[in-house]
Amino acid sequence: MSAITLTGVDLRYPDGTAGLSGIDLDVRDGEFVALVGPSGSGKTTLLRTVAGFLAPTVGLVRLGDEVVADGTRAVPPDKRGLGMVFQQHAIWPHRSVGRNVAYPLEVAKVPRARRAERVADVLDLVGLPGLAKRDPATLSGGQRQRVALARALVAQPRALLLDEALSALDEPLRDRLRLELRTLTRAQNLTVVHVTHDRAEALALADRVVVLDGGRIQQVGTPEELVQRPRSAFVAKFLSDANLLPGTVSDHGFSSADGGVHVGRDRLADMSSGTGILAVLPSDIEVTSTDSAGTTQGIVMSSLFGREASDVVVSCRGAEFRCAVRGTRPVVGDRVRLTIRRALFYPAPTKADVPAPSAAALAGSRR
Ligand SMILES: Nc1ncnc2c1ncn2[C@@H]1O[C@H](COP(=O)(O)OP(=O)(O)OP(=O)(O)O)[C@@H](O)[C@H]1O
Repeated sequence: MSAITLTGVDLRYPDGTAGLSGIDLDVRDGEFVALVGPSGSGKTTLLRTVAGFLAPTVGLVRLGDEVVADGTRAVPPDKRGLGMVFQQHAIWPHRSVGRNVAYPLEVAKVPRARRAERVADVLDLVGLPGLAKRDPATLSGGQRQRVALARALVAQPRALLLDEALSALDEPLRDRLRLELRTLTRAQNLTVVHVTHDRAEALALADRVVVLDGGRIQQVGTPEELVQRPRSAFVAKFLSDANLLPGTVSDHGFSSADGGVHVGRDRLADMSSGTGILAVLPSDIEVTSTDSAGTTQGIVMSSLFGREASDVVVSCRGAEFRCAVRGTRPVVGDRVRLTIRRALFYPAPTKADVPAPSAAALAGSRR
């Protein structure tokens, strides 16, 4: 049985804004699921609907086999048995670390001795052993976030909900906490729903990633599936910075709408044809130098160093291509040749297709 199930969930805010539309999602027991999407796509709304701070207008929310919201009634957040951690660690300054962490157990009327034992255990778990008596004001930001995590875990929640829980931390602390969080949740077999702006973080941590746009799920899949087989041009752009070109695929291959770019049929990942959008991942473009002015195909407009690959933008036949270049990094102004090794083609949606993502999201999701 799934730990968290949303079935046909719509949520409309009182002012009429559609927060969520047609959400169907199963989060399996022990699974780590990340929610990503552009600003305003519904990530927080979805998390708060699971938590119980928001109630769906229509649809069902289940935790295990218990229906906690059905469009007419909703179980309040404190009766759902969930742990939550937010970006801004809500640690009470007048309580010691131990009493902060113990709060959910006090509410549940757990006897004092058992509380102390459990608090000590969970502080160990989050890497703060022996700090129960400390004043939270004497802790670093990372330590305070660990306290928030300890408080979320202390009552052995049936799932952990994280809302940008690591986003306020600086690197490299965030990196370390990210790793520890994954190790800890795996060891405890915890079910986790994690909202993040950070695509790399979502892909690195999650068993499955949910991509949202306009309050709708655009794709759910493992990181590998989403990167290698994005279901739409929007997902390819949002997760992998794909270059998008409108155009047509015929027996000869793809031709861009302005006629400037042609990609042979053998380079297209599937056999769809017609008009639509070509998506080319930066890692699927080969950039080679050319010294003869006559053979120049593009000019390097920007070139940023990257650990794995440099992030290079090339202006070519009226379009700009973002390319991931391994090896020698070209410099701005270099003349280069581009070779598209592989591209994905998405035929234009017909009326029968699911609603397409907003044009604004398609244009503006690069970050
Ligand atoms: N209280 C509210 N009243 C009306 N509309 C709201 C309210 N809260 C959020 N919305 C709207 O609901 C939609 C989804 O918002 P939500 O905060 O869930 O997005 P998000 O993906 O978490 O965004 P961000 O990444 O910016 O935090 C947006 O259109 C937003 O403007």
